[in-house]
Amino acid sequence: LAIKFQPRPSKVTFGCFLTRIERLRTEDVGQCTDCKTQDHAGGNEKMLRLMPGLKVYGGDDRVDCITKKVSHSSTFKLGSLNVKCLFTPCHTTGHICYFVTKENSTEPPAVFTGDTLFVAGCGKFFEGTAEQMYKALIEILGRLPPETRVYCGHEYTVSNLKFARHVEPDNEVIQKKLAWAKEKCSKGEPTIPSTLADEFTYNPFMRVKEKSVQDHVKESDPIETMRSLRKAKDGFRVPKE
Ligand SMILES: C[C@@H](O)C(=O)SC[C@H](NC(=O)CC[C@H](N)C(=O)O)C(=O)NCC(=O)O
Repeated sequence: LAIKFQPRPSKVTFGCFLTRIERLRTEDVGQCTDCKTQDHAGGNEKMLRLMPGLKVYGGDDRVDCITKKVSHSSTFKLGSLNVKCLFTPCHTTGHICYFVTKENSTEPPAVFTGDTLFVAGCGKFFEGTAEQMYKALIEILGRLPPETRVYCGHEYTVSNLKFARHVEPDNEVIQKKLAWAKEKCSKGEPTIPSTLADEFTYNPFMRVKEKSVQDHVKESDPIETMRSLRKAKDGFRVPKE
């Protein structure tokens, strides 16, 4: 059971988690922390208190209670799951995405992208550059199998799609995805996971090679487009509708 716990898990989530892992051995459980920020690593100490011996994986010495420092292409197993670490610095300098496949299974792979790739968006460049985010999104995550399920660190889908619509107002896929995401959120349902293939159809940060996106920021180079898009989104006022 590979656990990638989000911020300070709720009592219910934590209770469900503890019930489930009581029947598991410690070698089947791991806390895979994507970045050092407290909204991602803030639950590590409590998990370790409640499950001594738990392995806490991370790519940054600043990750709370880290026990297993990983880097690009590090691999480990959790039960029947194979985990490959992908080093994607930018949002934070030590950010790791976790690519997970299951042995002898027809299930599609999954990638836990933390604050690097969101549905229809990407993380802010707090500790990195446009060059690094381009490498993370296009050259690393973008080259995973298209059917890979994307589990990101926050539910920003509706606001991200409103920015995507601002960038590509004629993109009908964005319009449809936004209507779908609003409906899901109105019912209290998640919009996560997406798939990598789908991200290439509506996520402007995954579409920096597209002329329509480049035209919006008046750039012709994909990395300069990435840089300009991030700056534009940082200042974007999300409309109500
Ligand atoms: C420090 C830690 O809290 C984070 O970095 S969270 C990821 C970050 N989120 C925000 O800045 C909050 C604004 C967000 N858009 C929202 O809707 O609440 C981030 O990288 N966001 C990406 C973005 O495009 O906003």
